[in-house]
Amino acid sequence: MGNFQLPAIGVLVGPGHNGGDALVVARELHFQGFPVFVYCPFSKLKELTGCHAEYLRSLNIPFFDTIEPLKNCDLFIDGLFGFGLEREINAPVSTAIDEINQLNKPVFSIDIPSGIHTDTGEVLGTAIRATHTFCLGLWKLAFLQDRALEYVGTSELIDFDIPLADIVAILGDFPAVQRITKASAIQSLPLPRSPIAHKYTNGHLLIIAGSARYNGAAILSALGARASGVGMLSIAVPESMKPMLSNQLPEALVIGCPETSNGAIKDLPVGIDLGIYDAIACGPGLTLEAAIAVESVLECDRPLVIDADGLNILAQLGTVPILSERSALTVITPHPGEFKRLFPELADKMGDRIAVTQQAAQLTGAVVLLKGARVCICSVDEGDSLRDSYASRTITYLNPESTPALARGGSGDVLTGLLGGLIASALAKPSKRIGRKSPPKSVVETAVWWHARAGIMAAKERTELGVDAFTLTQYLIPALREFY
Ligand SMILES: NC(=O)C1=CN([C@@H]2O[C@H](COP(=O)(O)OP(=O)(O)OC[C@H]3O[C@@H](n4cnc5c(N)ncnc54)[C@H](O)[C@@H]3O)[C@@H](O)[C@H]2O)[C@@H](O)CC1
Ligand SMILES: [K+]
Repeated sequence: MGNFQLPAIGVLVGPGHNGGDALVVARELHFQGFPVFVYCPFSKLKELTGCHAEYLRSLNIPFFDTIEPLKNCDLFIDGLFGFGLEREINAPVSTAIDEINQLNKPVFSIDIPSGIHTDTGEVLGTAIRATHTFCLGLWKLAFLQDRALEYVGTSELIDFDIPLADIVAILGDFPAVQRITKASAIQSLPLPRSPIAHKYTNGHLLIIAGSARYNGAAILSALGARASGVGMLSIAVPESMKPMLSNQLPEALVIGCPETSNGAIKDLPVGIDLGIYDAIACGPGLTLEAAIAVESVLECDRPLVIDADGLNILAQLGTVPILSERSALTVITPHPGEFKRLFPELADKMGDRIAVTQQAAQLTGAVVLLKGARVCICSVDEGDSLRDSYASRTITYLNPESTPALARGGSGDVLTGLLGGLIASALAKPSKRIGRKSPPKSVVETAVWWHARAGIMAAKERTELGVDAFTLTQYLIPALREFY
């Protein structure tokens, strides 16, 4: 065989069982012939970890209490802290972590990058910037918190067969926090259609969007709704935008609204009957001048998706009193800036995205969808008589896979339309023998997952720079075709 050298491996060992895991990895790599160097600056180790350490010493694997001798290693295994990290990391360990990060070498973290809080994703003092993290047993919340993502690198779950009965005993048979999966998302698609479907059984959506300043927002939302397959699409825009919308979306009913001198919607047309729509999606590109129209929408009894300037107007009108008054389904889709305006009382707690979204759902009774790298969706589950113990708890859905390609103007408008279309389809009054309908709340997860899949597919084909919002709309159906 050729004369090649195996890479040298630096193993960072903490005082608890995360350190114990690292010692087991170090031992096995040693047996495979890899040169292994252990950094362990702790004098007291948990009992089992101490036993593993003793065994490694007996194998003559070198131990160091400074990082210096490990700096020439080719890669690192990080087993300093796992879910037992309970306070800020201090020197000398914090300094060692910073030095490892500066080496820019591959780092494989065990369970979670050391320094990251398991649930909140907060950096406790400093944290390992892993290139890859192997999460053990069950996903920790930190993997779905935006602020931890730069530390986690690529991540993978290592299943070591925790008995399902034990998981159910602690989390129940329907845990309150769920990762959106392909299977759960596909379940709520309006597919297959009933063979006797007609346009009204597939829902009628009204989009209220656009202004002279942001006229593309209405088109992008409408193209998102188009992909949802919604039976009928109406779009209310400022009167002067009507020809442009009719040109772009020949299938839509375009409603011209009275407009302000700046070309924003001044009010909805006199006599408009909002009661005929299965759902209304309101907000993209409206500007703050559309307050009267947004107010009438918030007062109506139809299921709503409120986004963008719809949210900014809602914040001015009073988020919590207005939303808690509503009895119909309301989905709000803020990005973090809009969220802070809606819930100023939560603005300084935004680091823990999951907790603030849960609180917003409890405050308002709305379905709250906080945008970001890992979209978080929360709603209060009213429960039912069969599952009394679940009544009034908050259910959280997190989207584990997306792409930063979606971080650009207009992609939220596409989501609003797609979501509105899916809700309208789910809520359309079916004639007696029309097939299955999904619970309207569950289509929120479906919309988020679908939107992300389209982004991922577009980024794969066109790079992360090639996913402008219009392009994204063109990938919604192809992305679905991969699964359906
Ligand atoms: N319990 C389980 O189900 C399993 C746990 N495993 C491993 O065990 C890990 C959890 O083990 P532990 O509970 O021992 O916790 P850790 O290994 O994460 O660390 C706990 C130790 O670190 C100390 N510590 C906490 N914060 C510190 C700080 N800021 N500065 C200095 N010392 C600090 C604690 O006093 C304690 O000694 C998991 O992350 C995983 O790697 C796995 O072996 C698989 C099974
Ligand atoms: K770790």
